[in-house]
Order: sequence, then structure tokens, then C-alpha cells
Amino acid sequence: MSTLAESHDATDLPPFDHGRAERAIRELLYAVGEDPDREGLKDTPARVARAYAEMFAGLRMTPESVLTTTFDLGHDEMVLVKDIEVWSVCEHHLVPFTGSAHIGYIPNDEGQITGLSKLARLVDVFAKRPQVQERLTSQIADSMVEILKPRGVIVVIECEHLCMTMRGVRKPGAKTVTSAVRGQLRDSPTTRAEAMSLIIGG
Ligand SMILES: Nc1nc2c(ncn2[C@@H]2O[C@H](COP(=O)(O)OP(=O)(O)OP(=O)(O)O)[C@@H](O)[C@H]2O)c(=O)[nH]1
Ligand SMILES: [Zn+2]
Repeated sequence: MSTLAESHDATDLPPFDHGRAERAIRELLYAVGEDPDREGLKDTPARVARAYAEMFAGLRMTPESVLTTTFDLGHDEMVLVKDIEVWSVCEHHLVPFTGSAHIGYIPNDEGQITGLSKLARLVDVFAKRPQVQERLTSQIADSMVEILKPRGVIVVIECEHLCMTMRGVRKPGAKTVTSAVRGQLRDSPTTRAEAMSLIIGG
């Protein structure tokens, strides 16, 4: 499994190689029996390359670059942002998985908290990469621990994987739920139960 440290190498990556992606898409179109030079497809390799650059933009982003703004509000109790939309790409089939992330944390003793939108941005840093849902979940939790140094973190993600819906086992509606719990939220069943009831409840 890749570690948080690996994700920190993101800024060392060369820029997205549009030419290479376009050549690969042309090849793929030949492989499926299509003619990439026919009218309807002639711009497709370039379009797909641009789409992939966007879908995998998180490879070139770091959690430090988004978890920047912190406020010293002195609030030392749980902060929870629910229902953050997730769009990621399954690294096994390169098709989307989509759903919601719920992120809660208990700030450290100084009550140092981050901007709410930064948590949603953090989801995209790790979602916009070839992913598996388990790693997406733990990378979000571990980067919060490392950067915000909170007393506890809980990340719950629920997604539907198109590789299980549009192909293969074909089970639309099946949802995968993953969680990563760190610090006080892991150690204290009462605090964890409170977080879970906030996530599950209205
Ligand atoms: N644990 C985990 N598995 C995933 C995720 N996304 C896709 N998968 C699974 O990855 C597995 C890949 O299985 P393989 O047998 O190698 O591939 P496959 O023949 O295409 O498998 P099927 O999807 O069952 O047709 C499948 O069971 C997928 O459901 C994920 O985020 N986490
Ligand atoms: Zn898949």
C-alpha cells in the first residue's frame, strides 16, 4: 500500500504528457476496432487527454498545498463536514467511483482549525488519482493528522463503483463504506459513537 510520504512526491512529477496520452487513446480506439480518423473521433484523443489531465490532477497536488488556512478559534470540540461529493477513478478498471465523504476532527489544544472548504479540497487531492477507496480514506485521515495535528480524526466514505455497476458483476446500488479513525476518535468509543451518530443522523 502506498504511504502518505509517497503522495508528498507529487510536486516532483513531470507535467501531464498530453502527446503520449493522445497516442495511447488512438491506439485504444484501433484496439476496439474503431477508426480514430473518422469525423466523429478525430478530436477524441485530445479531448480524452484533457479529461484525464483533469481526472488525475491530484497526482500533482499535495495536502500541504490545500490545508493552508488555519484559524485559532479556540474551539476544541468536534468539527464535522458531511456529504462532500467524491468523484474518483478506480485504479483497477480506470472507471469512476462516486459518492460522499464525511470528515470529522477534534482540534488540538490550541483550538487550531482549518477552513471548511479546505476539507473538501483535501478530498480532491487524493480522489483525483487512480485510487482504491480504502487508500483514499486513509490518505485523507493521515494527512490531517500530519498537518493539523488534531486530537482525533474520522473519515467515512461511501461510494458506488461503476466497475461493479456498468460491467463485471453488474450490481447497481451496491455501496462500499470505508472508514479511517485516528487518535482520540479511535481510542474513545463514546467519542467515536458521537461522530458516527452525527454522520448517520440528519
Ligand atoms: N478493495 C477494493 N476493491 C476494488 C476497488 N475498486 C474496485 N475494486 C475491485 O477490484 C477487483 C479487481 O478484481 P480482478 O479479479 O482483478 O478484476 P476483474 O476480473 O475485472 O474483476 P470483476 O470486477 O469481478 O469482474 C474487483 O473485485 C473490483 O470490485 C476499491 O476501491 N477497493
Ligand atoms: Zn474497478
